[in-house]
Amino acid sequence: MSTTDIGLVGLAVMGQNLALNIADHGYTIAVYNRSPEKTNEFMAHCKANEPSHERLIGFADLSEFVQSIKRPRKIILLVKAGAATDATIDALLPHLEKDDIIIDGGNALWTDTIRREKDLSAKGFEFIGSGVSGGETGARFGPSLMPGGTAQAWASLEPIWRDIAAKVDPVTGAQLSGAEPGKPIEGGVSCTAHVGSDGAGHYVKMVHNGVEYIDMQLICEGYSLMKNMLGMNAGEIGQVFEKWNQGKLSSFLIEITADILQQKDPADATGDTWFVDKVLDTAGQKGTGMWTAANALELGVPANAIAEAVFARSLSALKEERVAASSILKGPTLPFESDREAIIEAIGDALYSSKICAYAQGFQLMKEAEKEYNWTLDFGTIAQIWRGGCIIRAAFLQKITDAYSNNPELKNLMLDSYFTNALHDAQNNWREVIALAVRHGIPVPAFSSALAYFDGYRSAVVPANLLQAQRDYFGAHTYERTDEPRGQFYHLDWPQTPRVQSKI
Ligand SMILES: NC(=O)C1=CN([C@@H]2O[C@H](COP(=O)(O)OP(=O)(O)OC[C@H]3O[C@@H](n4cnc5c(N)ncnc54)[C@H](OP(=O)(O)O)[C@@H]3O)[C@@H](O)[C@H]2O)C=CC1
Ligand SMILES: O=C(CO)[C@H](O)[C@H](O)COP(=O)(O)O
Repeated sequence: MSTTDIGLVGLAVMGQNLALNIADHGYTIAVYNRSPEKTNEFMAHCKANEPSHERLIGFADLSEFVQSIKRPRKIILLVKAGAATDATIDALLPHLEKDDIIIDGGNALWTDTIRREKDLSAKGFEFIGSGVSGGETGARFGPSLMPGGTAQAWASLEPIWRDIAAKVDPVTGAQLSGAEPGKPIEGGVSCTAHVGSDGAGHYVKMVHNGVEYIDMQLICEGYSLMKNMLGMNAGEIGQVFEKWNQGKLSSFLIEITADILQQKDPADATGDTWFVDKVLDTAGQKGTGMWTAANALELGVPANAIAEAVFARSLSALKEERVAASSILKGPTLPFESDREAIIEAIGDALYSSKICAYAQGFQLMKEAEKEYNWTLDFGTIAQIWRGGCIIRAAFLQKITDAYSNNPELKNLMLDSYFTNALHDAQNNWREVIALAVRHGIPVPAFSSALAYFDGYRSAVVPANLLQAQRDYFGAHTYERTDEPRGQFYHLDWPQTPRVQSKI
């Protein structure tokens, strides 16, 4: 007899925690993992520690797992993205029946999701690609959930997704906290909504991660300036982040940064060493940031700051090369002679302004993707579901929600009056910080590329007139004229004397 409300495959960190979250909300959930020993370990852990353990049922046999779920079945996948997801779907298929729904909560490439949805719907199944963000704690007590798929499949999943998602205060947008095992949050607004058809949910999660990359990189550049230019130690820098977390920069990433920086190294019994100073400076990446930057290039969207954050991780990975180069390539050695407190404040402004540009780029990208992939995205709603649960959650997201609710057709976030004023107020400090960093030879690629985006976007005239003339010179690529209507192209016969212009 089918007794469980939903099933979940993949019992690594995300799957275990999401399963517990679902059980805490009163649903009975069947769980399965490719390697059965992980299921056994998880079930034993739950039995000993989790108030909702009776609602979790572990299976070692895939067919029995599927048969236990009420129809139409809802089966969540939280396995490695890519081939592992395809392998899991292939293994499940012989056991499924018409109208069953597979929900992929992994960080899938959205084009894979489009393909999977097409294949599965041709076989009579539903497929939802749902972004899940919030890491381990988010999955356990309330993630931000970004589902795609058909409206019909969403209607079936919606009650569970709304229950388990993070909750925010309806007025302030602040995340409601205080959930404990067996005691989920009651009330508030759920951080989930149907994002759009087929791959839209995974696309929005990908852009979330692209923004996460740049948010993290900007924080790292602020840290680097305080460490390398102002000579502050990690604990002192942590206190600055703690203070920033009380103001306009308040966010989950700033909060955890303050905590990380004030952590002493547990491997040093003397207690004299800061933990962060012992962490090797090479960043990993699993692909979502790179996909965001690559898709921005494909769609012609100037998301340069997001791309810069990906390149910064790539540069960090060249540890041995950087160490070797550091003894050959010399930069300036200047003492820091400005007012330290004023510069700390300026770094905060540089961080905030760059963040506005980064989010503007993420939303521009989604705007272009909406046209390219035939989705209808509601940007206010996307900002809303990012207010709680996810890694980029921040007070700032409420301002983005407000901006799109004031003007759903907003061309660029920087043009909303709140953000325009914020950029105007902070730009002198932002420029000063970058100038100082350049003079001191401290790399701030994300601060700088965000400023280049701001300066480029607000320029009525850029030097592409010369570039287009160069293209016409070497490749007869033609040009438009400032004194003729748009869409009328000309070519100058460069090799000839005299050079004659022709209308194309
Ligand atoms: N970790 C995080 O903070 C976040 C992760 N995600 C995404 O959620 C998903 C799960 O992430 P996470 O919990 O970190 O786990 P991992 O990405 O490390 O995936 C581990 C799971 O994938 C299964 N798996 C691996 N290869 C295969 C295969 N070939 N066939 C079947 N199953 C396979 C493993 O099974 P076995 O035990 O048998 O090896 C295990 O259940 C990923 O797509 C990830 O990108 C999304 C948001 C946040
Ligand atoms: O999706 C996530 C958070 O939102 C995952 O933690 C993801 O792994 C982060 O990306 P990367 O590993 O490339 O830093």
